[in-house]
Formats: sequence, C-alpha cells, structure tokens
Amino acid sequence: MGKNKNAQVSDDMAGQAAGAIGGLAVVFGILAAIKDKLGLSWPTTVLLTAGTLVALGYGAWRLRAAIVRLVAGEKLPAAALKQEAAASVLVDPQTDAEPVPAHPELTAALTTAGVISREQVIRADEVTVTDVPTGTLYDFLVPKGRTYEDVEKRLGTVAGMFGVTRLHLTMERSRDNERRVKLLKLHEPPFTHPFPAPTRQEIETFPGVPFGHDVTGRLAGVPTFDKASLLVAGMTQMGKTTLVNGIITCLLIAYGEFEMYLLDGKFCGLTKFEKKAVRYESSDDPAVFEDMVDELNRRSDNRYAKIKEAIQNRQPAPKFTPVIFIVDEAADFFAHDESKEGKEQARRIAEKTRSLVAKSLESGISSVLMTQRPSTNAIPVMVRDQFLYRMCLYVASAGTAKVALGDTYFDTVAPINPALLDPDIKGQAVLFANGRSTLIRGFNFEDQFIWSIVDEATVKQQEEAISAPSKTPIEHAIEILRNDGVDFMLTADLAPALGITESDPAERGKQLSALLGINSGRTAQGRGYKLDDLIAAARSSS
Ligand SMILES: Nc1ncnc2c1ncn2[C@@H]1O[C@H](COP(=O)(O)OP(=O)(O)OP(=O)(O)O)[C@@H](O)[C@H]1O
Repeated sequence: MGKNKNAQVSDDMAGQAAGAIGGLAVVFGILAAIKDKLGLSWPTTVLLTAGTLVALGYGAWRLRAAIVRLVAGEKLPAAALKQEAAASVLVDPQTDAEPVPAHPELTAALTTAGVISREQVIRADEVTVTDVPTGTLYDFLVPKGRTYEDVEKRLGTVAGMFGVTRLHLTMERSRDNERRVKLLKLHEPPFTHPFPAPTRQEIETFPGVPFGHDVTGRLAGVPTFDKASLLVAGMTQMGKTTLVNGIITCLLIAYGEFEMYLLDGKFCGLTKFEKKAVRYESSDDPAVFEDMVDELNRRSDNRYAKIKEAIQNRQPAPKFTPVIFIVDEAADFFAHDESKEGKEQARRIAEKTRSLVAKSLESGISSVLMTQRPSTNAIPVMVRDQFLYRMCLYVASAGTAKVALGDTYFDTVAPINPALLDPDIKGQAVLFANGRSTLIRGFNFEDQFIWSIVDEATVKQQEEAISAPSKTPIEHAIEILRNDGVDFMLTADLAPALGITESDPAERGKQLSALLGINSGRTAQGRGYKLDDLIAAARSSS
C-alpha cells in the first residue's frame, strides 16, 4: 500500500513537471512570436506582455463592478454607492447599512454643480421645502465633511442647475450647524414687485443702518457706519441719488448724533438735507471739493493728535462726534484737462482724498462718494481701495462693475454681477460689505417723510445746542458775528463783547487772540476776525 502511494506521488510529480515544461514552452513560444512580430528585446517583450495582461484583468473587473452597480443601483443607490466608496472619508457614516432615500432635485443639482461628490447624497429626511410668498425655501443639511461654504462658493452654478440665474438665489447660513443651508429660489426676477418703504419704527429697530430691501423684502444694510466709508457707483438714472437720500434719511433716524458735510456735485441731489448739514456746498468745482477735504483732513489730524495725547497721558480714548462727508458725483473732482496744472491738481486731490478715507478708521470721519461714471480712473484706484463698503447699481459690463467693486470682486464668495440687473427696475444695487454680496433695492421715500425727518433732526440739534454746557470763546465769537449778521468784526468790537476790557489796542489784540486760539487778520477796515476763519478754527478743534 505504502509502495503504491509512493509510486502514485512520483507519477503525479512527473505529470505536473511535464505540464509545467509544456506550459513554459507555450509561454516562451508566444513571447518569441511577439518578440519576432514587434522586433523588441527579450526584457521589453516580457514586461509589455505582463503589463497588457494586468490592464486587461483590471478592465474586466471594472466592467463587472459597473454591471453589478447598474443592476443593484436602482434599488439601493445610497447603500451601493456607500459600499463602493467605503474607503472615502467623505461618505456619510450616518447611512451605515440602512438605505438612505436621497432628495432627487437637490442631490442632482448639487452633484452636477460640483458641490458634493458623486458618492454623496442630500438626505431627503434632512430637507424641508417650504413655499414662501417670494419663492421656494430649501432648508437642508449638506453631507458630513461639507459645509455651507461649499454651496456658497458655487451658487452661480447651483442657480444654473435650478434653471434660474444667480439673481434668483439667496442663501443664509444657520447659527446652529455649519452644514445647514437655507436656499431661497425666487419665483420671479428680484424686485419684480416693489416693497413699501419702511416705517420709522422698522428703521429704528434694524440692527445697524438699513440701505434698502433684500429680495425677500427684509431690510438689509450694514451693522454700523462707524469707521466705515461707502462708494456708490452706477450708470446715470439708475437710482444712486434716491438710494443715498434713503441712506441719509435712515442715518438721521438710526444713527444718533452726527455732523454732515454735503457736496452736491449735481447741484440739487442732496438739497433736502442742507438744513441739517454743518457745511453744504453745491458745486462741481474741484477747488470746492479740495477745500472741504482740507477742512476734514485738518479735523482728522486734530483728532489723531488728541488720541495720541490721551495715550501719552494714560487716559481713555476721547469720544468724537461722528462726521459723514457725502459727495454726489465725485468723479468730476478727480478729472483734469490734461494741462500740467490740471494733472497736478488731480493728483493732489486724489492723494488728499485717499488720506481722508484711509484715516476714517480712527478719526470717526466717514466718506460716502457717489459716481455715475464708474469707468477706469474715474475714482482713482488708490482712493477706491480704501472703501470698506461698496455698492454698484446697474452697469453695462462686468468690467465696469470691477471698477466699482474691486478688481478681484468676481473671485469673492458668491459674487453678483451688476451687469445682470434689470436696468428698468431702478435703485437695485449689489452691496459688497465684509466680503459678502447682497442684492438690495434702495428706499424711495416720499419727500414729505424726508422733510419731516430733517426738521425733527434739526430741532433736536438746536435743543441740544441750547442745553449744551457753556460755549467755548470761539463758539461765543461765532455766535456774536452771526447774531450781528456780519462776516467780519474788528478786534476793537469783538474783544469787549467777549469780556476783554483792556484799552491798549496791541495788548487787547494779544489777549483776544490768546482767548480765541487764532490770530486776527488785516483787512481794509483794520485788524479783526472773519466768520469763516472762526468757524474753520472751531471745527478743526472738535
Ligand atoms: N428705489 C426706487 N424705486 C422707484 N423708483 C426709483 C428708485 N430709485 C430711483 N428711482 C427713480 O429712478 C429715477 C432716477 O433716479 P436717480 O435720480 O436717483 O438716479 P441717479 O442714478 O442719481 O441719476 P443721475 O446719475 O442721472 O443723476 C428717478 O425718477 C427716481 O424716482
């Protein structure tokens, strides 16, 4: 029996050896044939053949997997996809072995838009779809590993997947979950129906300064106007002046005490607010603009000096009354006539304006510049780049929008192209603030409403002036000249009115200039003080 078994083993081995030799001979023969046919060396032939066989094997495996998925995929899409991508960290582990019903519309839209990968789904049980008066609201969670920002970054593409434009979509993030997205798809193009102007109470309760309505009719604006500056650009007749009139009205209601400097480059765009302005000019002369900028820069320097002094003396930072400088049609002031002097003036004005806007952060002097010519260099880039808030109404091209909103605007999160706005719906604007874009429509208040707000603010200002603590000598001097209705007063007349009893003219002059903090000037009438100089000195010391 043992002998028979041994003989059997030795027979098997001989058979296998013969098979192996036969196999080797066949492989060798095939390789030789390939070598002959292709005229390659032996090592290349061996490597090429091995590589081809491996690739064929892989292809067959992929084909088989695809067929299996096709057959099973209809029934268990999420589970099957999950298995396939078991190694991927992006797969939603909540799904486990349970099949997850996907929300078909959102999953398809977000997958094709590249927001989520093909292995991921928007779970139907994590989606709420509600019809609201303006559109359809989708409230959903993106899969784990994704956030709100993944959707926001591709909002334009997502809009395309919904069959609407970027202007039809707005989105909000949630405070409770980074994965939650609230997406509103408007039924109609934005602002197809006007929203009524807000009431005084609505403006008062808005947290910040409202600039207009958003596409859902809610108030939208900026959290504060403190330490901020605003550039508003848009083609002519698109609603800039109306929008800024609305903003000033809201500032008067919501912002508390502030001083307003107005320069009406279009002559009557800001006239309604003249009564409340500390200084109002209606002119397109660059010299007037430069003079106002000079005055404000002096005030700004003075405020900086006071801040520095407080730090040196280890005292709390001084509080300044906010100042807002508003210019309608600013581009004209930066233009020049190509002459040497004209170019020099334009360069000087640009630099002074840049400095004013840049310093607003600490000085509390904010600037609002409007332009209907948002072409390259209408507002010098060095000035434009200083603006924290930017708004652009309808413009003819994306290139022009960049002039107003910044060269890199279209690389920001979810930009809105102002060239796509409907130019027939006036007052629409893209507000770009704190890195985010919002489509708004400015308020179009009734004149009656604006007048009542201006009157109220002026009365309040006068009451505060009466109840204010005692005036400084310079304020007292201004009041004396104003009460007399004169633009100039001799030192000999002003000194006694301010309580200086000295009779020697030289000594009296010295005492008065020490009291006021400025020197008198010589005129044809004699030495004395101009009302304008006193006002300028009073402003630059506050
Ligand atoms: N929000 C709005 N709702 C309704 N009508 C508006 C709105 N904003 C502006 N308009 C209307 O559009 C027209 C142009 O407005 P506005 O004068 O403010 O534009 P503008 O851009 O300042 O023009 P321009 O630069 O030519 O002076 C006006 O008839 C105004 O009543």
